[in-house]
Amino acid sequence: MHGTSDPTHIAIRARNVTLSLGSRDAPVEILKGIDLDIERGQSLAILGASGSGKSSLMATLAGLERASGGEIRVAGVDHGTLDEDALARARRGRIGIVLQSFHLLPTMTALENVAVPLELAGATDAFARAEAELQAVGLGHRIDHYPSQLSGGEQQRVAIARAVAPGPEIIFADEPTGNLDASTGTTIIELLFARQAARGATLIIITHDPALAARCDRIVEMRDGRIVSDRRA
Ligand SMILES: Nc1ncnc2c1ncn2[C@@H]1O[C@H](COP(=O)(O)OP(=O)(O)OP(=O)(O)O)[C@@H](O)[C@H]1O
Repeated sequence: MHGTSDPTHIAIRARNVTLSLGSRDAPVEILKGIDLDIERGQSLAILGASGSGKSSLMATLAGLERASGGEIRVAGVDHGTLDEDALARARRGRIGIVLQSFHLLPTMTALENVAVPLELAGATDAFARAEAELQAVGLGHRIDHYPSQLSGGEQQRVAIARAVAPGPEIIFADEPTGNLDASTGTTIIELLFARQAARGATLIIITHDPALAARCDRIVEMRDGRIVSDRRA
């Protein structure tokens, strides 16, 4: 086992991270000093009431939103020192994101939805890798279907394949089962954990579901922009 004090085994380190949004005249303080170390390979659930700041924390840790204060290091790289292009490059291929409403491109087939981002990231074997990834999520027989021809659960499988295909070190999932019925949701969660394990990735899941949180190694609870509890599941 590696101690949490060894920085090479920390996927994400946040120190006193704050986030203010809104206008300059009327700023809204959304994150109010977040300290968090997430170990590589760990699965972490973020729980909390609506509006507590879960999605904002995810966006900030993922580098989609820039922190207003404090420090975020992802795999040892200080996000604060990167300009927008460097931040986008740091994200690409290293961070995979799965969202509640899938966000697939409607004019592309399942295969293209997974392959095109790989191609843009410079992969020469994008379509072969995308097909293998779709097979791994049980969609080998649906690769030429468009999102509108797929069920919600199938669309989320495509979204997982897309997030995992580049081999990211960190996978974020924001309410990945929020738009699915309970039994489809359970299948999707098992799939997400299986793909995480196959990749050895760190997995951070935002959820309202205590049963899903209990599947994770660790549960962090947010209230009003702060972490109010942090425990092993
Ligand atoms: N661009 C913005 N400008 C001002 N306030 C914002 C902005 N984006 C989010 N907020 C506010 O920040 C707070 C936290 O929002 P966030 O979406 O992070 O919460 P959440 O815990 O993910 O909620 P939910 O579970 O409903 O998705 C909310 O009060 C929200 O209204």
